[in-house]
Amino acid sequence: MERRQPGPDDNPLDRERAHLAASRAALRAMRAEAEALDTTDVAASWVSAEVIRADVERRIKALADLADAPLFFGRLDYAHGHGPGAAHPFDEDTRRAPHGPGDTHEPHEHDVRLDHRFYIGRRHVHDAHGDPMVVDWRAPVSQPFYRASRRDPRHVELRRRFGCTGGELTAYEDEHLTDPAEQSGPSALLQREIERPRVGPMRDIVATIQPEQDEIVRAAVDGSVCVQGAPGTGKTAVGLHRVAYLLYAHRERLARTGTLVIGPNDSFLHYIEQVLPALGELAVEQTTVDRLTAHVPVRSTDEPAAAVLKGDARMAEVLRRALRAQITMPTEPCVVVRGSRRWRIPADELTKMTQELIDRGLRYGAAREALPQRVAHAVLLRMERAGEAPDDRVQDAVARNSAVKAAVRAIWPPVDPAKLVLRLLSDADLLAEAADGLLSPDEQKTILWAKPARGVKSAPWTAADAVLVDEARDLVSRTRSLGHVVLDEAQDLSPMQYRAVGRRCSTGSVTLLGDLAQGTTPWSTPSWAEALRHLGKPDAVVEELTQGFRVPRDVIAYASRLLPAIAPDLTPATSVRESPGDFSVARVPSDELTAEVVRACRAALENEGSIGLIAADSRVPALTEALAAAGLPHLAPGEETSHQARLTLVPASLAKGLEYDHVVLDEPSAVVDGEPDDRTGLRRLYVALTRAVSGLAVVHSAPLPELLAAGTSTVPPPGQESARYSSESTIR
Ligand SMILES: Nc1ncnc2c1ncn2[C@@H]1O[C@H](COP(=O)(O)OP(=O)(O)OP(=O)(O)O)[C@@H](O)[C@H]1O
Repeated sequence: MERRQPGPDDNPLDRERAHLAASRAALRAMRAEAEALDTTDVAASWVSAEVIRADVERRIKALADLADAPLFFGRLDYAHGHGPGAAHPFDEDTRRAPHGPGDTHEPHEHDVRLDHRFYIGRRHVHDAHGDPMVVDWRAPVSQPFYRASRRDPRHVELRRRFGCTGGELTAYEDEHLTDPAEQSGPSALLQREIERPRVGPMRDIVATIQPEQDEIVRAAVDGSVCVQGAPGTGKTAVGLHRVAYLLYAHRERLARTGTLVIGPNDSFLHYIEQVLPALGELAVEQTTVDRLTAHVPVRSTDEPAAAVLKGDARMAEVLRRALRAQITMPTEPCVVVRGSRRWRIPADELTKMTQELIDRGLRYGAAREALPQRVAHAVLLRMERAGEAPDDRVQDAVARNSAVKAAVRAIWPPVDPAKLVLRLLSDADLLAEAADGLLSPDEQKTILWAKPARGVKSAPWTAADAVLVDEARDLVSRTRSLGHVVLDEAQDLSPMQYRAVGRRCSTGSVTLLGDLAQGTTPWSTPSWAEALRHLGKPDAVVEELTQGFRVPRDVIAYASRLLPAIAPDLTPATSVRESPGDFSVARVPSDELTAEVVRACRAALENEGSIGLIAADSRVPALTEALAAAGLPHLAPGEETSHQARLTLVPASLAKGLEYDHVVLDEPSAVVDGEPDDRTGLRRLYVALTRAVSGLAVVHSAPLPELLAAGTSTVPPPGQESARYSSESTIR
């Protein structure tokens, strides 16, 4: 690989800068053109004018130049005669639409050209003639930028990666993929990107997506994918880039059906929220499972045993039976009076109709709507037999007749899903009937509320109850399915939560991202096969990512010591980072713990980048006070770090998915003890240990968990007194 830094005579870089300047001018022109569009006369109605206007506004926003990133980050030169459009072994898609996907109307898909050089960037830019200056990274023609290799060059002669500072090009790196004389080696630009000190929200990785990540990003829209990956292997990044890719490749379809990103909590969503807009995708909804199922006011929490049971898939059947129990087979006939005539439908005929609807397995609400029409049809048949000639309008009128309505109400009463769940959790007899043979009497007792609730507004709803209400709602009327759902930190969901997500992509597809070793809920999934079954996607492909981009080598090796206890079947992550990272473990007397932690934070602040002080939730108040007393202002997780405010105090329960340049970890044993059992505690600790990008300082007074303490050395860190450290500390 040839590496170049800019020099005074660096003509190639100057030429690239000139192309960048020309591309910027072209982008400005595209934006000006969009801004000048007069939409007043093009739409037939006021509503469609609004839609077009909103579309144009979105386009104008998406065409904004990013101040801190150049318009392109790579270049591909194809061998002569092998540009897209030439007859050569590109895949079908590439030949059809070299710059764009099949079903978008972006301006970049129109022409099949024999170009040999493509600049790859975050968005498409074309000149005044419509010729591409920069090709979108998601276009088929860009794919070899991520996938071509010496073994499979895909007709790429030259792959050039650009380094930048702010929005300017400052370096480039060339790979002549077909030159046997050239040595291949790791990319310095990739290393620089990975090792860059972190501050602020999560950034996109579009310039450095790795081949195994790209395969997931560009997997077909119809297939569901599940990604198991150790901490920092890029699962979140891959999931977000996959949404951006799918929106590009199937824009019309997904605009109609919708996409959704689901994360574990608001701090996490806040951390990732700018990635998709930076990729030009401004309209993707991001939410949590709790918000998705917030049909009742959640004001209480379950004991773990109750939450596990309420999240168990058996509850779906309990609910189905409880709902089914609302249907009462008729004992009375239905008599419809029209004019001077009376039409009588006997009870056994009504029973047959009801049974037929039950057997068809329709949603409760849909069947309830169908029943009046069935009754009306039976009345119509009788009218015809009596010589009348009723039409559809008569059938509709009969269906609305008060006697029919009353019969339907008695047989198939309307059901409020929240009230149904409320009754189930309040009424031991109702629950016993619905749970017979499914939940043991003890299990039933565990989930029943201590006191029957009086109303939906005042009931002591928990998050798990809200998921039951969501299931009940779906039994009554089908939940709308989206085109694609990305579910991050998926290991933490209960079977009932998987079902809630699954029904939101029942006719679409899902990307499931997670790490079994980071499962910290009492109901976290034991296997992806099981999770996928509950989601309704048993055939999804399970991929594994093992290359770690976040955690330094020594830190991930230290954290991986916990794997035998928390997920023995998983492969430890490797670290692709060259720097081993700063890593220290220090034991201090218990009365000095808090002061030492504050000191470690102050020391960490000497470095560039964000600092995360991670501590057991129970330690947060004491640390808040200590930081304030020490004059160290700090943020809460989810608040954006900046060069001015870099220290965040993170309760261990909220650390998942986040990362900080330097992490100070307070008292690991308190993190473990904060959880109901040891395995969950060690998993929580594993999450906390794997948040660091450049350095981790563990400060403890209580003994470390055995697996961490084993095989440690006694060397103190530079500048520290060895007397402070016990023989079980590991210090580098
Ligand atoms: N190909 C890549 N190039 C550069 N940086 C990358 C790449 N892949 C991932 N990263 C970076 O590595 C870090 C970890 O990525 P990410 O948060 O997506 O990992 P994760 O697998 O979701 O981790 P966790 O399991 O801890 O939530 C992020 O800073 C991300 O930007």
